Amino acid sequence: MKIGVPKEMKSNENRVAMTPPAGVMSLTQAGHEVKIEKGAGVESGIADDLYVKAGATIAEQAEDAWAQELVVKVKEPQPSEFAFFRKDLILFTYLHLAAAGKVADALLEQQTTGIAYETIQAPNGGLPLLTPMSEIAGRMSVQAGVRFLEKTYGGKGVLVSGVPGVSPADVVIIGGGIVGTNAAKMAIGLGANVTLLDINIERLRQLEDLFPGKIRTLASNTFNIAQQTEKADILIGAVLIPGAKAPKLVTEDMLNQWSWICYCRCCGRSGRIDRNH
Ligand SMILES: NC(=O)C1=CN([C@@H]2O[C@H](COP(=O)(O)OP(=O)(O)OC[C@H]3O[C@@H](n4cnc5c(N)ncnc54)[C@H](O)[C@@H]3O)[C@@H](O)[C@H]2O)C=CC1
Ligand SMILES: CC(=O)C(=O)O
Repeated sequence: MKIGVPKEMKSNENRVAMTPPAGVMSLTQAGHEVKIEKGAGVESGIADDLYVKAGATIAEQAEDAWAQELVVKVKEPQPSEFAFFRKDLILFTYLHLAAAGKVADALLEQQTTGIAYETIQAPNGGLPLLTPMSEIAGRMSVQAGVRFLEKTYGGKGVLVSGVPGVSPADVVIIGGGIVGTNAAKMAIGLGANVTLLDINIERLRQLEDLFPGKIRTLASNTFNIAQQTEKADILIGAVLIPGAKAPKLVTEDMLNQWSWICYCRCCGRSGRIDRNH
């Protein structure tokens, strides 16, 4: 098969869809041809010559990468890329179509086959291509929140762990799946007061067993969300409703003026919050 990897066009997207050893080498050894757009890996620290050594050829223009039978990307195509859609193209990437209606319309119009990473299901119902990114997003959300609580970054100057005689920060997580669990792991490790809300009571039971005595769990409903967001220093939205847009759970008037909020801007699906920070 002829496989193309274009450079990502979405703002602040520094990833590339394929690495030289794990991607290009395995595919070329299996008889496929891989064409990488010039400079596609640079923001991830991968120079073109590493791709060439692994067996890829370099496409000078985006259109050469897009002209292949299968195009492998990271994020959903941007409007400037819709012109590359065509009937005999297979596009494999995160699509998040529930939050990206224009992409869905453009794919339908050109009858392009789109396979969304986030919808691929393992026999046990898991989402193997979303899980690693959820692990990263959950862990990074706390790291970013901690940074933005510092005065230098406009925060109120809270040390997340507290010190003897001073309380730790309150970290509130809405959604206890992969993102929420990884955020909880980080926040607990830093010594924060962690509260996690989910609509799935069985999941809350599992989390209490996983982090005994280190986490408070609450049923996710408007009352509890309002009460917890009001006191949160860091608020993390980590909700997923498979195949649908996440519901808007936190409204502007629920927030205190100092909360640092982690909201998934790339796909807009982490349990929507009125304000983006
Ligand atoms: N920014 C990024 O790069 C990434 C963002 N995400 C986003 O993060 C979100 C969470 O992803 P995962 O943890 O992998 O999903 P998951 O399916 O593992 O967990 C979602 C959790 O949300 C819970 N939930 C559903 N409705 C709820 C409600 N009303 N209140 C509280 N909890 C509710 C579910 O019971 C489930 O436990 C998704 O929206 C996903 O698209 C995921 C990966 C990377
Ligand atoms: C999951 C996703 O959309 C991302 O990693 O960007």
